[in-house]
Amino acid sequence: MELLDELEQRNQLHPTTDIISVTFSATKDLDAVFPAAIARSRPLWVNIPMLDVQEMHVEGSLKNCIRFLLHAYLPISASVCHIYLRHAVNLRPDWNLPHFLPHQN
Ligand SMILES: C=C(O[C@@H]1C=C(C(=O)O)C=C[C@H]1O)C(=O)O
Repeated sequence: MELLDELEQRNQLHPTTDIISVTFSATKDLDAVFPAAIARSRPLWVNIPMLDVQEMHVEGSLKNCIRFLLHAYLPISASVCHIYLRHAVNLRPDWNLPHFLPHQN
């Protein structure tokens, strides 16, 4: 899955040591396969807990879209790169570039 290739490369994530869990949402028009099943076929992803849910349908919202929410261990100062591909880049133009998450104590 291109989305996860970009995620791993741009954030230098190692699946077995860094990733805690992943939730995928898919818009209602996507019904051919579970995104988690595709993700599980990636090298080293077999034991990551995952969940697929259907995205809430809002009239006029982006179609054919898979989103994910991933929890991972990262160095406290790591820059996080949020991945938006193709039409999804318009969802969060403010997150199209790497940025630092605020550090909270
Ligand atoms: C509009 C979006 O989709 C929905 C809205 C979100 C939001 O407002 O943060 C996040 C995920 C989606 O449930 C989006 O991904 O930006």
